[in-house]
Amino acid sequence: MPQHTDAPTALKVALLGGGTVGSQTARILTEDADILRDRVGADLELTGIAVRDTGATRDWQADPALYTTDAEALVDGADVVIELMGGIEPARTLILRALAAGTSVVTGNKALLAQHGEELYAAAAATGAQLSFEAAVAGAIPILRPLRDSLAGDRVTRVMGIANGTTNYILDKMDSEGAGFDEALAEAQRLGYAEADPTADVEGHDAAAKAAILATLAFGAPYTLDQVAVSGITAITAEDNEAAADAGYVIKLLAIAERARAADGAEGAVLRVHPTLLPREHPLASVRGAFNAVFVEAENAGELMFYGPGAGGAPTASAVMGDVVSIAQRIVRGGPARLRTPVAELPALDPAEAVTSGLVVLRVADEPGVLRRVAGVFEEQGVSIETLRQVQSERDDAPGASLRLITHRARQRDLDATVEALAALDAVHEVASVLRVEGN
Ligand SMILES: NC(=O)C1=CN([C@@H]2O[C@H](COP(=O)(O)OP(=O)(O)OC[C@H]3O[C@@H](n4cnc5c(N)ncnc54)[C@H](OP(=O)(O)O)[C@@H]3O)[C@@H](O)[C@H]2O)C=CC1
Ligand SMILES: N[C@@H](CC=O)C(=O)O
Ligand code: NA
Repeated sequence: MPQHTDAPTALKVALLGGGTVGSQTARILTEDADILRDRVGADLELTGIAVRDTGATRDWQADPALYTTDAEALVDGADVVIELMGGIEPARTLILRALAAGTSVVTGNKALLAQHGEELYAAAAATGAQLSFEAAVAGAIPILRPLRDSLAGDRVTRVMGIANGTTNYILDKMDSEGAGFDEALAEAQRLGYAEADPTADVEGHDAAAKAAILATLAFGAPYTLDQVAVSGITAITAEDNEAAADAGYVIKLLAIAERARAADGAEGAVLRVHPTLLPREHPLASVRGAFNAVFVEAENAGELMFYGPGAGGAPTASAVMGDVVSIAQRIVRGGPARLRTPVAELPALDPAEAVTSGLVVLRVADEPGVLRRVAGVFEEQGVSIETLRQVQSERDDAPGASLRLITHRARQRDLDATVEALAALDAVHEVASVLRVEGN
């Protein structure tokens, strides 16, 4: 490997965080030191691991002398910083401290990137330091690099993925084994898939952060978490699963970023995360457990799918180490940091401009004329019905019937208006669910 004349023979690597992913990253840096030296052309020397509790038991135990609570001192002495603490602070301040000193940073912190990405990218650009974050989206799956580099000569139109391992694990356990929600979540936590606060997973915020990051790479503008419409999986009921299965679908939590046109013709990007009905034969429908998959549509490439482990210590540490090696190689060989190539900015559109089919489950009075009145509301709002199924209630406390309607594609705001008008009908006791359908 060609190296510049004053190439370093060792690089100091500071690790911030020694939890699920940090422990596995420390393990790879230690156990695979020889392989890494060959690939980089210099030693990667782990100088310390910043944690809160230096005496805690860890998934993989490094040399006890490496654990410290002084993260700032670690950052200041480093050639490369790896941030795997999670959360906004102190992670943000520590990363900014490193970047300001020209030190490159690798992070898996999607929550931070989706809220403060612009500030961090600007700080990196100001000193020429690198900020890499392949681990932040879809764990081990190489997806950010392909979007940024391999597809740089194409025009991405849509990115749609199962981007949260915890929720896919929970939905899969519920669908295939009839497991309870709490039981499945506890198992996902035990296996190291969930965030420190798993609300971020089950309420869809983790997937939303990933949607913003995916869109930033795919469309070139710095999208943020607040531009993503989010709903999680906590409201999914057994009847939703039954209605979906009955119609040939499976429910998955999808993160979607797509080029779209608003009703007034304006072009932009719509970003959304929600439980979605997918036809059972759709490639994303067969993604099981904590696996993730990202489906990319580009004008010339057509349809691409990236699949692999989306969460967990070792898989995520693999993505972290890919970024570390790439940065270290650049330091050793010399050469400029990679600049972000600006592309034409695509503004975020109101997510109500999204055009999709929907499943609407209504509890209705079982009496003549109900179907006509329900269908009339759909007609008034310009939303057409593709299929309709009536199921008699077996509950004494909720007599009547359920109507399960799947619509043709319609604008989200028209579907919302339809649901509002349906809820106001006397014959409709309850709008039990409204779920989006993709891939049909
Ligand atoms: N787990 C996964 O599958 C994936 C995680 N990620 C991301 O990677 C990051 C790390 O996740 P994960 O390893 O699961 O998280 P953990 O909660 O397991 O680990 C966090 C680590 O950071 C340390 N830490 C937290 N706050 C501080 C602080 N204020 N000062 C010093 N140390 C601190 C903790 O110390 P201590 O151990 O002493 O408490 C712990 O070692 C997050 O940003 C997460 O979103 C990304 C992809 C997948
Ligand atoms: N909690 C996240 C971890 C990986 O990003 C998930 O479940 O996907
Ligand atoms: Na990844």
